[in-house]
Amino acid sequence: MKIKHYPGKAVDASLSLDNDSAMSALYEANWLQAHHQHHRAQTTQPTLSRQPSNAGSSSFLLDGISALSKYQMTLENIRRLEQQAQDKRIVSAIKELNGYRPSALQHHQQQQLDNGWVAEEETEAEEQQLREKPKTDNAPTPSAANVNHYVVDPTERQRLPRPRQQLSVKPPSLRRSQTMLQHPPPSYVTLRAPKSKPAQHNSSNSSSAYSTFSSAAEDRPAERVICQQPLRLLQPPTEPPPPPPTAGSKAARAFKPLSRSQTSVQRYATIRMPNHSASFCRTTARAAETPDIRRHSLEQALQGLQLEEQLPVPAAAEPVVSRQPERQTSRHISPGSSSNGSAKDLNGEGFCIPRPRLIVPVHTYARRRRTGNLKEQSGKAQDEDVTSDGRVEVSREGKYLSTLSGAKVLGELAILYNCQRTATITAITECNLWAIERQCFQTIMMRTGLIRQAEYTDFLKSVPIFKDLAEDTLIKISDVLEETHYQRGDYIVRQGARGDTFFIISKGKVRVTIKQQDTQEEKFIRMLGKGDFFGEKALQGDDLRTANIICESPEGVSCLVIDRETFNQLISSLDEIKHRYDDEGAMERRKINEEFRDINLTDLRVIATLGVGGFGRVELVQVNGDNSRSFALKQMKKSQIVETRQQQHIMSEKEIMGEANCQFIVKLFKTFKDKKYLYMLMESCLGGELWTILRDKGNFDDATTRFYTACVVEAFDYLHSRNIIYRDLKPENLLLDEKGYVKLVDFGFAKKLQTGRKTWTFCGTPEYVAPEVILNRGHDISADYWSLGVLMFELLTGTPPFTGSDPMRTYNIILKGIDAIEFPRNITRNASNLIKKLCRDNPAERLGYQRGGISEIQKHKWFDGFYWWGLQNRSLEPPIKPSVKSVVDTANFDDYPPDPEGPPPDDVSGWDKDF
Ligand SMILES: Nc1ncnc2c1ncn2[C@@H]1O[C@H](COP(=O)(O)OP(=O)(O)OP(=O)(O)O)[C@@H](O)[C@H]1O
Ligand SMILES: Nc1nc2c(ncn2[C@@H]2O[C@@H]3COP(=O)(O)O[C@H]3[C@H]2O)c(=O)[nH]1
Ligand SMILES: Nc1nc2c(ncn2[C@@H]2O[C@@H]3COP(=O)(O)O[C@H]3[C@H]2O)c(=O)[nH]1
Repeated sequence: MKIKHYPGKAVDASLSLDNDSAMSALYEANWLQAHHQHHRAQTTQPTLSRQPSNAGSSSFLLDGISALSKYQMTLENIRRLEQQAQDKRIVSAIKELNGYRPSALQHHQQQQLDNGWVAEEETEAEEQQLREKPKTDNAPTPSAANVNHYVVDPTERQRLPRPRQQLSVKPPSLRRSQTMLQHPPPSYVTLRAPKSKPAQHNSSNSSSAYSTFSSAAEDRPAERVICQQPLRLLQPPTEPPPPPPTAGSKAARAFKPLSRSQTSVQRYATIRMPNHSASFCRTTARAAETPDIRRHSLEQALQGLQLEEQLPVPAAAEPVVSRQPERQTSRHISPGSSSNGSAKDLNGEGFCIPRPRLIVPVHTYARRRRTGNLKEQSGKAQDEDVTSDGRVEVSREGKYLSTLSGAKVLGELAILYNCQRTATITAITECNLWAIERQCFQTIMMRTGLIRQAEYTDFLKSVPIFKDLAEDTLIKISDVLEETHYQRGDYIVRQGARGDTFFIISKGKVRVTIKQQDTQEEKFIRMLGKGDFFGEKALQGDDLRTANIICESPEGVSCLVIDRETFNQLISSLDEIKHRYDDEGAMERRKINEEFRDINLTDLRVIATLGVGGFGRVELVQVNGDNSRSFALKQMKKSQIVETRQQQHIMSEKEIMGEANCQFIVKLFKTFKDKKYLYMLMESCLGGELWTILRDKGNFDDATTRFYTACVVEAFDYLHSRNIIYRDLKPENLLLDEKGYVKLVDFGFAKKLQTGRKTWTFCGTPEYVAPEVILNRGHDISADYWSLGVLMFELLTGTPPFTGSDPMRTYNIILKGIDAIEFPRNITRNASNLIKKLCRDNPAERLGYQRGGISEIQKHKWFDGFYWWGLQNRSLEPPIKPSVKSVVDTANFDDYPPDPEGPPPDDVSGWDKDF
C-alpha cells in the first residue's frame, strides 16, 4: 500500500470496504445465503436446499425479493461494466489483485447518498457540466429562428475590396445543441448503495447472518482468538501447547503458510449462533419464499460467495476466526478444532470478517497503540457492547495493540497481501461477526477494482489533456491513481515545499495563490476546478512547489494523485502540461505592464490610420518624447459595442490579448477608456495585412503559404494549449511585422474555454466558419483547425473554398463538405491532403484535434523539411520581406478617410469598469 504524505496535509491511506455497491450487494447476498445455510443446518439437510419452503411471513418474502432484485441489478451492472471494460482491463485487474491498494476505494464512500440502488447513467462530470453550463456560456442561446443570422460588418462599406462579412450573433435564449449536450450517452454506470443497510446488518436483533463468537461477559473464562498472527512472532507460550492437529484435520491445514498461488481458502470457519437461531430461521424463510426464478439467479450469483457460520466453540476456549501459521497455545482454539463435527475444511489462511460500509484507516492501528488508553475506554463500554457487535482485542507479538468494537473490518491484510496474519484478534466479549472467504473477498475486490478502474479511466477520458491518450495509457494511469480528499481551507500544496506528486481535480474547486518575493501576502492567481490539474511544475523543475493550492469548496475537494514516476512516463510530455501555467510569460507580461504603467492616453500622438475595424479605427501612435518606436492604438466606440452586444467579447479580447505572450500574436500593452471609447495600445505591425499582400499577388505559392500557415500553427499552438479558441482566422487578421513574420490580431471572438467544454456563440466570418458552428452543435478549438484548412486554400488560390454569393449560400456550401470542392491544379497533393484533413466535417477527426495534438499538423507531409525551430527562433527567412522604412512608415496600409460619422454618444453605464 502506498501511503503518501503531502506538505501541510497528512493523507491517510485507508481501507474501506463499505464503499462500493457491488460490495454491499454481495454482502447482502451472503446474508441471504447465510440464512439459507443456517436453515439447512437447522433442518439438518446435508446440502443447500433449493426447495422453497412455506415458512416465514410475507414481509420476509418481500424483503427477500427486494434484496435479490437489488443484488441481481448489481450483478447486471457489474456485468455491463465488465463488458464495457476491455479484456485487458480485467486481466490487469486480476494481475493486480494481490497488490490491490485498499485506500483507493475510499472515494466511493461519498456516493452512498441514496437509500436505493441507483444505476446512474450520467457521470458526475456531465451533471456538473449541466449544472454549470448556463454560467459558463456567457451568451444567450439561439432559438431556431435566429440561428445563422449574422450581423453585417459595419465597416464593409468602407472596405470595399474586402469580400467578407463578419458575424456575431447574440445567441438566443434556447439552444438546441445545449439541450442535446445535457443528455450525453452514459459513459459509465455507477451504483449507489442504500445507506440504511448497515444498520440492518448491525442490529443484533436483525436477522443478519452474524458469525457469533462467544462468549458473553458473564461466562467468560477466557477470551477467544479470532485471528492470530504467526506464532514465531509471539512470546514463548507460558502454557503447554495443545496437542498437534491430526494430519488432514482442519487445524492441521489451518496454519499452513500461505503460498502465493493460493487464491482462495477452503472453508474452515464455523458458525455458532447460540442466540440467533430464531433470526436465522426467519431469514431462511425469506429466501425460501423467494420465487424460483429469483432464487435461481441468486444461487447462481452466489457461487463462490460463502459466509460461514462459526460453530460452537468450547466455553473455555477463545474462538479463532483466523490465525497465523503457528503452534497453538492452549489459550487459542483453532476454529477448525471446534468440537462441532460439522465444521468445514480449514487451510489456515484465516478468513476475514468485513463489515460493509466501514472504513478502517490501516495506519491508525499504530496511532492507537501510541496514544494508548483505548483499552480503558473500550473496557468501559464493554458490557454495553456485548449484546450488539462485541469487542475484540488486537495484539501483536503478545503485546496489546488496540480494542476494536462495532463496525470494523478485520483480517483483510493477510488476504490482500497474501501474507501471514499480521496480528492476533481475540474476542473479549461475545462477538457477532460477518465472514467472507478469501475467494469471495478477492472477487469482490477485483470487481470493485474493475469498477473503480473503469470510473477513473472514463473520468480521465473526459479531461481534455488526457482525452487523446491511448486507452492502455489511461488504464495505466487509472491503476496508479490515489484519490485524496481535502477540507475547505486545506493547503493541498504549499509553495516552497518539496513535491513529488501530480494532481487532477475530480471534484470541487481550489484556489491558486503565489507569495510574492517582496511581500508575505499571497496573491490570488486563479481558480481551478474539476478536470484541471496542478503540481506539474515541481515535477518538471527542482522539486519545489511554485504556488499554493488551497481547497476552496465548502464541501471539500477530491483529487486524483499520480506519482512522479507515472507522471514522467505517461504525462509530462503533453503539451498542455508544459504550458498551461506559464510563469515566464506571466513575468514578462508583468514587466510590460510595469513599463507602460505611467503612460496615459494624453501622452499618445496620432501619426496615421492603419485600419478600420468594426467599432472604430486603429491609429499608428507614438508616445510623446519617444520617437524610437510606435504603437497601434485601437479605438472602439462604446455605444456601438453596446448596440451590437459585444461587451463580453471585448472584455474577453482584452483579457486574452493582455495575457498572451507569443511572438505570433500581437501584444497588447495597455488599455484606456473614456466616456466614448475603449482603447487598446498594441505593438504595431507595419508590414501590413496579409490580406493586402494576397490581394496584390492573387495567390501564394506552396512555400509562401507554408510559412504563413506555420506562423498561424504556432499561434494556435500557444492559444490552444491554454484552451483558448480564436474563431476569426482570415488573412485580414494576419499582420506582417517589419521582418515579414505573421502575427494574429483581433481577438474579438477569442474565448477561453472551460476545461472540456464547448461554446455555442455563433460568430466568425462566413467563409471560415466550421459546420458545427453553422449547425449550432457547440464548438471548441477544433473549429480553428477547420479555418486553418480554409486559410491554406485561400492563400494558395486567392479565394476561400466555400464561397457563396451571400452568407446563407456560403453555409450551404460549407455543409456539403470539403469533398464537394474542386481543388485547383496549383494545390499540390500534399497540400490538398492536409486541407482535407483539417476540413473534416467531424470536428473530432480533424488533424490537430487528435491524439498528437497540433504536432500532427507540424508533422504532416506538406511540412516535410520545414524548419520549425528556425521559425520559432525567428532565424528562418520569411518569403516576403515588407518594406518598412521607419517606425512611422504606413506605406503598407491603405489610406482611410476621416470617420464621417463623427464622435459617438457618451456611455457611462459602467459595463466597462474592468476594461
Ligand atoms: N497592431 C496593429 N498594427 C498594425 N495594424 C493594425 C494593428 N491592429 C489592427 N490593425 C489594422 O486595423 C485593422 C482593424 O483592426 P482589428 O481587426 O483589430 O479591428 P476590429 O474592429 O476588430 O476589426 P474587425 O471588424 O475586422 O473585427 C486591421 O485589419 C489592421 O489593418
Ligand atoms: N497488523 C495489524 N493488524 C491489525 C491491527 N488492528 C487490527 N488489525 C487487523 O488484524 C488482522 C489480523 O489478520 P490480518 O493480518 O489478515 O489483518 C489484520 C487487520 O485486519 C493492527 O494494529 N495491526
Ligand atoms: N507557478 C504557478 N503554478 C500554478 C499557476 N496556476 C496553477 N499552478 C499550479 O500550482 C502548482 C503548485 O505546485 P507546482 O509548482 O508543482 O505546480 C503548480 C501548478 O500546477 C501559476 O500561475 N503559476
